[in-house]
Amino acid sequence: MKVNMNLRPAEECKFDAVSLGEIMLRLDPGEGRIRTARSFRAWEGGGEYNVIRGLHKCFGMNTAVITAFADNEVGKLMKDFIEQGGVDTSLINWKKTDGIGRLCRNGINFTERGFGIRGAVGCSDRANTAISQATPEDFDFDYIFGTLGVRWLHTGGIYAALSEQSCKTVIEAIKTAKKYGTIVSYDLNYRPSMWSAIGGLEKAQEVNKEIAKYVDVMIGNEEDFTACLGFKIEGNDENLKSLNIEGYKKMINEAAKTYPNFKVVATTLRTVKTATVNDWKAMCWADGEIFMSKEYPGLEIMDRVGGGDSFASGLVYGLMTTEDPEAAVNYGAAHGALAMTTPGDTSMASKDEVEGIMGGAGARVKR
Ligand SMILES: O=C(O)C(=O)C[C@H](O)[C@H](O)CO
Repeated sequence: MKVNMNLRPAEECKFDAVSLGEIMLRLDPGEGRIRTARSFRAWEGGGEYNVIRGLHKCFGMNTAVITAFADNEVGKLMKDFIEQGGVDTSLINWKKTDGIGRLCRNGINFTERGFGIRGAVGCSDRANTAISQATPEDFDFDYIFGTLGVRWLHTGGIYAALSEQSCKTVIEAIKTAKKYGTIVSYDLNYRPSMWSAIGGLEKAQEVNKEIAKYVDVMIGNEEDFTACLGFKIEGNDENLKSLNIEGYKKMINEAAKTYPNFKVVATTLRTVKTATVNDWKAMCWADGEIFMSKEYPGLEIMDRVGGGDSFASGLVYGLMTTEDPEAAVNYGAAHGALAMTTPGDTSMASKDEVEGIMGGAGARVKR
């Protein structure tokens, strides 16, 4: 089955895909704990950015990031990381700062991976960041989507939760993107701690319900559609130890009915047996039909952070290149699974590896 994505032709567009969102410096204590670490490994990560980094690094697409950084040494380090991933940095808005972060800062998160019975733990330090202060006027969206041309915009609920201004910026970016025929995907990515200071669950639903009206491809995880859009899922146990697939199918159909603008709706389905062993699969709705991905029961995980983003990345690649929702959900699930076998927020997988996993390749040594 094919879904007509109505993509702008590549020849008309400078970029295949751009993301809008915050990118933070991640400090990772490796196998240890944040609370006792003496050294950290540095990565860059951001729910929205991770998607387009994968689209370039793994899938070879031409991508750029829309974000803002405080113009200091940490901002320059972030730029260097992004460039190592091959993502274009020319659309970054550099904001003046005062040397101590009172005017604006770059976001940092300390995130440990968890192991077995010990879950992953994150502790972020991201108030007053340059991107949380950015307003729609800080970006020339008509230039980006009109003059330069972009085939796909990916943004999400982490960015929308940063501030009142970021909610407005998301809506402005999406509306302008749509004006020029850019396809918009949005990952709900609910983070309760981020909404708590700006109105909690109620505000999260108000903002996400407004944004949803403009989205073509809506993405979430087991909990996001309920938390962000208020859809109930029947038959799940309270701790999401087992997921009722029929309940998800019903919910996805209802979401598609409520928002007739959705071309595709996709959700990852993860049950956490331990921090290191998860059952992993995904589901995708298009044109009234539902497609389940291949299942990855008992998937062994090194670092779960960014698994959902790499799912989104594979899904977008599949939709852009095949317009086949079944292939797309399988690209997503395989890329997400592989991303969780390596440290850091973004994937280190190659397209051949993703396609190998989709086709059932095993993990025998290759040399
Ligand atoms: O936690 C966040 O807000 C981030 O954006 C950092 C990570 O890269 C993200 O959580 C992965 O989805």
